[in-house]
Amino acid sequence: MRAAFGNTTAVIRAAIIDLDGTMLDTVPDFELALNGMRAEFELAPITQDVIHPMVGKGSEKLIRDVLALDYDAARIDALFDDAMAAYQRHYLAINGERSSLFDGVIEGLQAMRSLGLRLACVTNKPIAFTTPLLAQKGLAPFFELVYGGDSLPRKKPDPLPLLQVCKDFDLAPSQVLAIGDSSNDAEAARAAGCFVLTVPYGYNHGRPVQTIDSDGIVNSLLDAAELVRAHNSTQN
Ligand SMILES: O=C(O)COP(=O)(O)O
Ligand SMILES: [Mg+2]
Repeated sequence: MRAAFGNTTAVIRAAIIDLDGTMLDTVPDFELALNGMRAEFELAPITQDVIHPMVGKGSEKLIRDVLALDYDAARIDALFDDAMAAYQRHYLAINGERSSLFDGVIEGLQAMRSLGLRLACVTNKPIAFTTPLLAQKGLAPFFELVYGGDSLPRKKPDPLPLLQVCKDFDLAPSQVLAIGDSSNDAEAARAAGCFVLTVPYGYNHGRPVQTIDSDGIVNSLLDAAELVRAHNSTQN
């Protein structure tokens, strides 16, 4: 495995972990909720293949992209509020029913905690979906901090949520590692000055994971924890 943290002498003290496509495979939940919304507008159901590249930029963009499969811009503007309300109602009703943990997530989080890392979850998913989902999947106890896509004035790829976590933890960005599945996470991390590792099994807007500018690709959160352990052990 390549040296993910370059020549830095900083010890990694915290990790900021993405949710959809990194910890949970949520596309089956998106499928149920989006098709529930579409049915109310008498639109045909869409498949997971269509939804997959649309996930990761937050609900507003998702709903616009899904409506754009059938409608022009003016019609989307006219329907947007009702479509969003329907989508949120459907999502909250099924939240977590079909989504599952990726391999190595719980083990990786446990390993990071035993290394003494402080953990934050930063997702573009609305916080009203995120909080119950983390609890339902047994993830909530690992995280000191959770920011959803609507918790702060700007979401990823803006660095604001990551910088906020650094501030909350009183750490320099160079002491903090972000882990995500998409260019959105990597751009936010680069702009914040945090290290970033990418998992290859997530969504990345339909583009190959190798196109992401990150500090390395790891097969699981457990592998990410191992890289941090190896790096930190050389700094003490
Ligand atoms: O866009 C979303 O709803 C969530 O995406 P994220 O958890 O990968 O940030
Ligand atoms: Mg993601």
